[in-house]
Amino acid sequence: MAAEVIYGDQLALSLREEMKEEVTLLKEQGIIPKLVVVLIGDDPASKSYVSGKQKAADFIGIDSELITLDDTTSEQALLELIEQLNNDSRVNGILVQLPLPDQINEQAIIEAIDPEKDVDGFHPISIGRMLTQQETFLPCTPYGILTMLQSKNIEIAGKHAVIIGRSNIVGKPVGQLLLNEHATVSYCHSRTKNLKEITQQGDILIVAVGREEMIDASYIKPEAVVIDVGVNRTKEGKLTGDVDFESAKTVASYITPVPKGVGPMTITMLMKNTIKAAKNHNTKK
Ligand SMILES: Nc1nc2c(c(=O)[nH]1)N[C@@H](CN(C=O)c1ccc(C(=O)N[C@@H](CCC(=O)O)C(=O)O)cc1)CN2
Repeated sequence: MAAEVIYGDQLALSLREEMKEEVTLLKEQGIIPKLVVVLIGDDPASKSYVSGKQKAADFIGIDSELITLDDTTSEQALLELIEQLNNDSRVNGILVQLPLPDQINEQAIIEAIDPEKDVDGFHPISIGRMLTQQETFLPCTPYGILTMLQSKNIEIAGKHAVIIGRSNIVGKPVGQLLLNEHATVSYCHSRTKNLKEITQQGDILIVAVGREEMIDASYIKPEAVVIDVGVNRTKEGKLTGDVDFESAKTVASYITPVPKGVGPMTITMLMKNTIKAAKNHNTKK
């Protein structure tokens, strides 16, 4: 039987509708969540993601501001801007769109953001809190994946989750989140030997490598849940994931598509984190 498709865009819409109602109530109490997005340079993909974030914020009623800087911006100038946003009590969430130009050290920027405003969940304090299972901002893509699995009541405890990819923003944290849910986790990457042997053992297979349709049915355990985090543009301009969807869906039990899979959930969880930051700020006042 063909896999059931988990449509992230549909789940994202229903969560955004719930958040819209929540924000209406917060506004009645004088709480107006505000997100500032900083975009450096004019990379078309980053521009499109940032515009998606703004549209989602508008829909929910979150106040959002976009600050665009040119791609010659120095690290010092960006650090000064972050300092200013950290000190602005009207700003609840700060997001610097990645990747950054070469002259800027990404980690230095992430660490400069006030952890209370770290709605991306990338700050070492947020990561450490996630690791030790304390209340924190979860990184948006892993948080979105977890929410998608939970939306279908997919069992995680005791399952073998295989992650292909070890980036700081997806691979590593999604494995940690699944470990927190009592999965047994294996990480695979470019130096992994016998990749197929390992992926074929995954009850949950998460693919975040950035290689067009690299994973077909032969890598997948029958009835596995397959989550595709890749967003690749083919030479013909078509958007594809890291998974060969048509092949994989013949063996998987559940599968996410690209587009309309994990991507819209990344943006939705950012909105959730921004609302949480606003609520935290107002309870601490
Ligand atoms: N500061 C951050 N930078 C980046 C993050 C992040 O979480 N924080 N993640 C990615 C990009 N990203 C969000 O910023 C993102 C990627 C993809 C999508 C998405 O909706 N994809 C659509 C297809 C979009 C298209 O047409 O190109 C889909 O899959 O349906 C949203 C957000 C790197 N940078």
